[in-house]
Amino acid sequence: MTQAYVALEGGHVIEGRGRAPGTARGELVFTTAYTGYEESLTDPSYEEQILTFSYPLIGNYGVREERFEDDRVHPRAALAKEFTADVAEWLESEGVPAVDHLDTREIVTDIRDEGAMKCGIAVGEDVTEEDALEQLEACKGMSEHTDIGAQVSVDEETVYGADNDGADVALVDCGAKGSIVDSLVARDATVHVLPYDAAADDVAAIDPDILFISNGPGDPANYEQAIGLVQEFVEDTPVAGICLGQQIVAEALGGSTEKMTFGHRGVNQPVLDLESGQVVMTTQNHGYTVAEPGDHLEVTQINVNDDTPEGLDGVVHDVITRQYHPEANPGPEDTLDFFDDVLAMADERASTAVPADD
Ligand SMILES: NC(=O)CC[C@H](N)C(=O)O
Repeated sequence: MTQAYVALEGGHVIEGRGRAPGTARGELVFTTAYTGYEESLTDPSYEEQILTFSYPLIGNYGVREERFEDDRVHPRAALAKEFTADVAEWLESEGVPAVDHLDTREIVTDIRDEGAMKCGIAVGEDVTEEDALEQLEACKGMSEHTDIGAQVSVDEETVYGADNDGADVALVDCGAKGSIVDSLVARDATVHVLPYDAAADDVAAIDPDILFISNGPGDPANYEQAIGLVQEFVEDTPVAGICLGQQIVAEALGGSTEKMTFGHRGVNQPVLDLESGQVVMTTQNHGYTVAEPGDHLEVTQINVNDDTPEGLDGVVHDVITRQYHPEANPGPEDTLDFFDDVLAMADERASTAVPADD
């Protein structure tokens, strides 16, 4: 019989039903999304985390590759009240342990009370509680994964939309979701996807209209190269960022970031635009937040639940960022116009550029 143990920080071990074998460790987080398990399980921002679905039945509309955000599953393990056979088989084929028949309400309550916590998992014919506790013992905190970008980024520049006539975007890939590239290409941009540790010369060689910092896993303070790129290019090149990208831009321009207790993960996080007074529903997946924007950025949008910054604008420079995921996938598409606003920065710059003397 397949045993399945989930060891929580502090040493409490929960037993469940094994759906995909293996051992794993990672930071235990939860998403409240009721759809979008294909997108969430392939979102690189979940690297080194164990994802608990609070929605009770995961898999009831199958598993379709066209919904994937990347070419592999990123959470180290997945937990649910019930996984369908489709999802269990997919996770097994990816070597990602899965456990269900868990009281996920209790797990979510624990995470809300104690904060995102370390976790060890053991699933298999002969595994014991000790195996899960051993994984827990070896588990690192998210900030201790100091080179996590290397696990999720491209190895070399990759170009999408090469035949497009619009803006040239240098997208620094700290674990970019495919939908970010798709949203830009659909708006006629040529997207140059660069490694997370790209050098200033690599960006300069593209002479981009926009420097765009992607989403990605872990602590923004660990992305020193991307922070340096923003500092180097912001004077002359408009800068945009999504999620980790917002945090990196804040770190670069004199602001600060901090770890949240349990973060925001779901598809119905309410965000207030401070200028228009409008509230939109957004998709989110983050455990860190901007603490102080600093003097070069102003907060334009906030989370209605806890007032954390959801949108930043440059005070002097052309900068716009979002903490949530305007590209949706999963979740509501109400904020896709962020990509129009980003590309408008490139148009504006082109129209105000001083023509070179012939
Ligand atoms: N989706 C993301 O980009 C996540 C950002 C960052 N790793 C966090 O957890 O806050």
